[in-house]
Amino acid sequence: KGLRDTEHQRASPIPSQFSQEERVTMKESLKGAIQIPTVSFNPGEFNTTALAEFGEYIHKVFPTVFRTSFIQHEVVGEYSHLFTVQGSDPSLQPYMLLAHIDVVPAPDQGWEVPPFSGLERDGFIYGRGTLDNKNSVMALELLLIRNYIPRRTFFIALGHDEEVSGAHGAQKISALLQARGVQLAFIVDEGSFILDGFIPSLKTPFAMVSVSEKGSLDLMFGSGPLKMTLQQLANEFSFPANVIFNNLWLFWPLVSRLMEREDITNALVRTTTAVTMFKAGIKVNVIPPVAQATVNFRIHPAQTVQEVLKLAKDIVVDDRVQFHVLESFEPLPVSPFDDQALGYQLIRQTIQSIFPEINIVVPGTCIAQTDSRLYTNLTTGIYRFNPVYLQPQDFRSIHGINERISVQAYESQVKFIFEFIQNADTEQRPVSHLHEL
Ligand SMILES: CCCCCCCC/C=C\CCCCCCCC(=O)N[C@@H](CC(N)=O)C(=O)O
Ligand SMILES: [Zn+2]
Ligand SMILES: [Zn+2]
Repeated sequence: KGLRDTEHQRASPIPSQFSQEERVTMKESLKGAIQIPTVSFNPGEFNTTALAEFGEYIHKVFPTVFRTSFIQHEVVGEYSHLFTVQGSDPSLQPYMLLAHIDVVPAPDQGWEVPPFSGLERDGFIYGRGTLDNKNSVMALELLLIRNYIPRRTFFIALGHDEEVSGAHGAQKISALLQARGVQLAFIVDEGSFILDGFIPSLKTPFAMVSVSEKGSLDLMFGSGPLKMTLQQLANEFSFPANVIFNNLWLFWPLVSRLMEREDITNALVRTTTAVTMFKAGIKVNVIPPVAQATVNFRIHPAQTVQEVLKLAKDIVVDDRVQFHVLESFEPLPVSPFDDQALGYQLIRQTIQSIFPEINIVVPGTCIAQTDSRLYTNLTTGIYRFNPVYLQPQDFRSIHGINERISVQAYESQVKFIFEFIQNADTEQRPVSHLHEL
């Protein structure tokens, strides 16, 4: 499986090796980015001062990008950024790398170091955004310093309101590109990782590339992409789990029940319901005349927004309760992940090169929402993957406390993007199966 190298690639790959000075620069750039508190609070409510500062900051840390003639930079929706890196071969369909510059709020309580300090401790850079998602855009500058001219055009879109819907950033970028007639070969965004320790009986880390994403507005067993994930993992388990995962037609109810036991895997088998905000009462001795609860549902790919809404109403059955849908989004379609799927195969190929110890790459479902959902008008190939090892405790730090990334993981991520961009210069010629003539 994989992609065939082209002459171009074999002739001039730029090795993903960096000097000590470059490594320090990339590390300091991330720390600086963490120190700018680009917090999104609610849809339309952001720290605009910080977002503007971030716009200036990228000029400072990406000097080569901003003076390169074949790169166009545009500010979209006031604070989002779109880079167009013009390739030399117009016959190759462009692709897009996505990331976001905004972060969720981080009150100081519980943090070992202040969340916007970007402090380095014991080989880790701490701070809000170190995993979600300011860790994703250093490689381009380094490639350009080495005089790299890509063959395949690509876009880099940095949204400024991903954490609160993407309506002002990603959605506008998506509309702008559509108006320009752009169609993309694929998109790579955040949304999954190299997972280590998420399945108790599976000791080997594996890369999960999410090919779909849950909707938002929860319940029910269903199959959807999770079955493919487990089928592809089946032979990594020892007896009897391997037999169970190889025969999901029979053992699915059992597997579902087992997955329900952990909150993270539970999120994969059902629509989840979380009461995230509650407001009632004004004084201890006054009965509240009104109470308001905001419930965040994450919809399993086997359900729809309407089904979940009906279910919630059927459970409440109380005329005094009014329902207001603040925002809703259907689960995303499954992107192709076969041998012909360029984006998926490029991710596989680059994982094999940067993480040779990882032997398993499986398609999965993203349990969170990403900006990539706003780009279905431009491509059917949407892949969510951060080339970073993630353990359950790291998972809890995303939108939680003590979010951090090891310096080594960050360097590997930069290398991944550096190689990925070069690998993407291949033509779309997946290697044939051996049995094909
Ligand atoms: C059988 C395999 C077990 C796999 C376990 C799943 C482990 C999940 C791993 C990673 C998921 C982390 C996703 C991070 C992306 C974060 C994106 C985000 O913050 N989205 C926000 C945006 C928003 N406000 O809509 C969200 O709340 O979803
Ligand atoms: Zn994110
Ligand atoms: Zn987030």
